[in-house]
Amino acid sequence: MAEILNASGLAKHYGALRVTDGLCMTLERGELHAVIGPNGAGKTTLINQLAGEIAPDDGTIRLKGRDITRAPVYRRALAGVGRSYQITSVFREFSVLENVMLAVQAGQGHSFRFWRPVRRDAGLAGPARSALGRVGLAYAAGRAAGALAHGEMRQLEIAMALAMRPEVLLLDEPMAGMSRQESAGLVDLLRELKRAYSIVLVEHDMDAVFALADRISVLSYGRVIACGTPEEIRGNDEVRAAYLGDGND
Ligand SMILES: Nc1ncnc2c1ncn2[C@@H]1O[C@H](COP(=O)(O)OP(=O)(O)OP(=O)(O)O)[C@@H](O)[C@H]1O
Repeated sequence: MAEILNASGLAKHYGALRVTDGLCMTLERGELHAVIGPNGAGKTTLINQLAGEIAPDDGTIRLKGRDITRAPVYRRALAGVGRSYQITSVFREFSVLENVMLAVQAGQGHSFRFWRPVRRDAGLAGPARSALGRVGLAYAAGRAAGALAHGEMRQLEIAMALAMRPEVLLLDEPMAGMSRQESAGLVDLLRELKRAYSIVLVEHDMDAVFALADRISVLSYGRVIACGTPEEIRGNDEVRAAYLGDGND
């Protein structure tokens, strides 16, 4: 598999706190690479740096070999880096379809702020319906986004990310707040999306992580302390110590 994304020597400090501390990771084309670690390890900060929302103090981020370290969010999105958010970015009073149409439009290089009336733009509806179909939400196209159940809202956010035609998908805790049944549905969806997209998944749901990941990186105090297959990570003593503190299982 060829490398699509590479972070090298990433550093981000807030005062004396080193949130990202010389972090290195790679994402291979078509893999699902999970990032796990205790609360405060720096996982969301890493995603924000990969997406371009936080500028690292040091280090380099490359997409398909091109240095994108200083590229703003919209330019990265157009270059193929998509993300779904932990905090919802959905217009609740708009229909599900209209939300995805806005994302299609943004993926064509138009800003959300200066959108033409999406309802009259037939060219947006086709790709939007196809993204909704991809995540299994076509049945809810006409519903107000605000009326969706929590799990469906997460599906919508992923549809919006897909509508921007990314190659790399950054997912920050997509299972947060989901019921067991909703999580199982999302695991099935991500299993389908993997390979077609290269995915970085930050997630606390270990059942989901171990079911889906090709590789897992474990973060502790802003550094990758271990990277390997799920089997390798499961048997790693340092990882157990980082999670459990005293090393007792
Ligand atoms: N803007 C900021 N200013 C100061 N400290 C920050 C800032 N953003 C994050 N931090 C701190 O950096 C550390 C890492 O935060 P981050 O959200 O990246 O961790 P995380 O691994 O995603 O945690 P969680 O699993 O709880 O979501 C935390 O201690 C957090 O309080």
